[in-house]
Amino acid sequence: MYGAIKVPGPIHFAFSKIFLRYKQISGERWKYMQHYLQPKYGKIVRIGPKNIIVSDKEVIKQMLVTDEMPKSENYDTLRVEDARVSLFVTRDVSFHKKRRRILTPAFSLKYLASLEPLMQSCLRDLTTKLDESIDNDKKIHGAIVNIYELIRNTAMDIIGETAFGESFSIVKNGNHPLPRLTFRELVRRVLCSTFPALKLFLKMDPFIDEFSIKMINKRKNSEIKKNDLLQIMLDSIDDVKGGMEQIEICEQMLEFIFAGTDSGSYIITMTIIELLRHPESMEKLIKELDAALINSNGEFPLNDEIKHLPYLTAVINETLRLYPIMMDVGVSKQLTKDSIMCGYFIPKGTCVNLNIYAIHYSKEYWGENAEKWIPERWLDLDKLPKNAFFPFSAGSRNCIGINFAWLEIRIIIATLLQRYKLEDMSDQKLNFVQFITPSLKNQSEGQIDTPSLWEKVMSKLPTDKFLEEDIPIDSLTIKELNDWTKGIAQTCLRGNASLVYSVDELSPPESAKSLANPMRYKKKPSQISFQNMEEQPQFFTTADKQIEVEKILLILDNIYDSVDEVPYFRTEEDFSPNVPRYAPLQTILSSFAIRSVQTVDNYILHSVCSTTNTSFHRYADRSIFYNSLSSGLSSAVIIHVSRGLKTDVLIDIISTLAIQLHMVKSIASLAGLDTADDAVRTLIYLCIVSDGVKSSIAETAKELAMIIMRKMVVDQIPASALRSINKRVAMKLLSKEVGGKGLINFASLIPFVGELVTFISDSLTTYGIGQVSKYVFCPTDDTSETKHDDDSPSSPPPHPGRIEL
Ligand code: HEM
Repeated sequence: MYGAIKVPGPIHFAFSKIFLRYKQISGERWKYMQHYLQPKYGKIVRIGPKNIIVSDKEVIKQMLVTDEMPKSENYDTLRVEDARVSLFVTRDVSFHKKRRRILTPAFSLKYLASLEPLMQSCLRDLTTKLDESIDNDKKIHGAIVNIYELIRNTAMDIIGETAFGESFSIVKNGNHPLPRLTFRELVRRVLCSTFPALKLFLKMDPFIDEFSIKMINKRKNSEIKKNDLLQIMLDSIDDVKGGMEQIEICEQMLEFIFAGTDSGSYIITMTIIELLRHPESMEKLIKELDAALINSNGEFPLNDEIKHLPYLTAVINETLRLYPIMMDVGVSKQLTKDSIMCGYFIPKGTCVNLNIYAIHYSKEYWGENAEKWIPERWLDLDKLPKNAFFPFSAGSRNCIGINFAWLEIRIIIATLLQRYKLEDMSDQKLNFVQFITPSLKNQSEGQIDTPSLWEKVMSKLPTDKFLEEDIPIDSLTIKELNDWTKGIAQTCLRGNASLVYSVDELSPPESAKSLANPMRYKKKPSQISFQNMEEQPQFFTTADKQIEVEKILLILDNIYDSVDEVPYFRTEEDFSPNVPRYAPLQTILSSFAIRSVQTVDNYILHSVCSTTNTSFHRYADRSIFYNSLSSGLSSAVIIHVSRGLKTDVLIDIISTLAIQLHMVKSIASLAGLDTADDAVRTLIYLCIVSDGVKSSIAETAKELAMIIMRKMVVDQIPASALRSINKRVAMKLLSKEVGGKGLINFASLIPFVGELVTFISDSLTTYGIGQVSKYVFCPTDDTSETKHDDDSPSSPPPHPGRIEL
């Protein structure tokens, strides 16, 4: 223990940093820090064995400006890997100086003035989007928009356009993975910095680097030479005195995207929200803007026209004061000499966090109304407290983007207020999270996701209606059923690749909302086995509704057809870490724990399929393993995001089926079978409903598989026979899936436990189905010989028995 620090604070904090660290995984540690620790212990608090946090403005000024203390070792934990160094995280003073010298020209006032037309092109996308929304929504005389998301996307487009030479067109196209992936990357970095072992499991989405590399290569191959940030970084590569490397440029690009997007959009949004909460300030600002822009004939306000407006500046400063982006533990410095702070001896080497949030809110410095948003306090600069305002930090490690940020904030706010009358949505509970940078989150959802969740609050999507409405299943048209099922299946399979699920994509069509209810409350028919299915009734009755087997079959067929749109795992390349769509697969497979389990399982599984074809074994095993894990994961996630929808169980069933069908189709095609063939479809259905390798259904399936594989009598299997088997499958599926979910229904009422049960249950089921499939489609070595002789034009695709090893 670092006994020399006698600073007050929770006793256990003196033993380990982990107590405070783990609180940051929710993104809400700032509340604990600012509403509990700081008020309780005062201006100086011990937060770790050799960590303190200080809220004294003179100490903060001393550390930032007078002594220019280096950044603390805490920044090392944010570094993804050694080569990925960046301006923000580096602690090396001379390295930082070199980098800052390279990058500073791109943030000079003169250079920034040349960027205005580029920013305006992004503003045009924003205003076009808003105009379109207003035109489309005539009923409410305006439009309900998620202003935060729009501003965030605009800020990201602006960074793309100004720093890297091309807009990402996120606002224009309305859909781009970057906002979601960058947010997730920030969350991942915070998790890994808290629990470093997680670095083994949680990897950065390869899309992010690939995206940067694409831009870099495009620029390298382009004949047009720009003078933007990207060009400055690329030009430095040839600098013999320590220019940037490609990996460093990628990291720096990402950092500019994080910093340039999140901080600016947070401040712009909060300024607008505060203006809406203070109509008199809004009116005053609009008057000031109107007067300044009365003779303006440009499409958008220019920085030169508005940069000296005192009230606009006051409004922005006041927001920067009450919403400092370092709201959590502030800027962190490492003490290079023994010091006295707030009357305590602090030894050299201590990490001193500077609580910028606390000094911005201090009544001692700002007066009794410190917590209130009052722009007027900025109109008389002489009355302002000295050294109590550090929104951009200060000294050599201050924000490099300060001028850029001011330019962007001014012109976006002025544009919005000049063009639109904004109104607040009632009943919105704002909440903030900090994962390195700050963002807004929807409080009522109680979960962390991309900021788009906020949209639900803003736009009042009819999620709550699902809870009340109970539309009869009969009102569902075949098309609606098809579209919805397809939507769920693909969302889930795509989600598996990116680990992202949008509850909106899972929502049923208007008239289909009660589809789940009859299934959910239906009693499990007593033990149906394949042999005695004939005796079972054709309909399962619920309170007053019936579900036709035909309809279930239709769902099954629909999922079967729609999973084709997501590629199968068939080759080494599909499992390569370089394929971005399988990032989670990479994460899962790279885990040591999983690898060791997998080795044992492979050993056992080999007994299920005795072929010597190692390709088949390898890819089938990987497919089974990945799909088992991801079906558990996806169900747990879906239960999590859709809890509260009456449709959650149905969505869970459909998504699990999608993964299982995808897996079995993948294994069938590994065995060389044509999955578009009706007989193969039936065979795959049989695998889905088998109770295990030893079950009679699996045996039947195996026999059918042998017939099909040997191309014996496929053409003679009448379509009606296949259809009849399919129907039985549908009935079995009803009993198996819906009945099997009883436990989950109950458990899903308990947060976390529900997800765990769902995870385990679905993983095991999928695992079992995988084993059956491997057994059923196991290529026999003699099959390959049989086919070797068969050169007829109608031969099936090459059998894996013949695949070169
Ligand atoms: C309202 C907007 C912004 C605010 C309030 C803000 C605030 C800050 C603060 C407080 C720091 C110091 C963090 C620390 O030492 O831990 C910082 C650093 C930094 N900011 Fe900003 N920032 C804003 C916008 C931007 C923009 C638009 C960019 C780039 C386009 C940017 C790029 C950076 C970089 C690269 C650093 C690290 C600088 C260094 O260590 O030399 N920021 N910012």
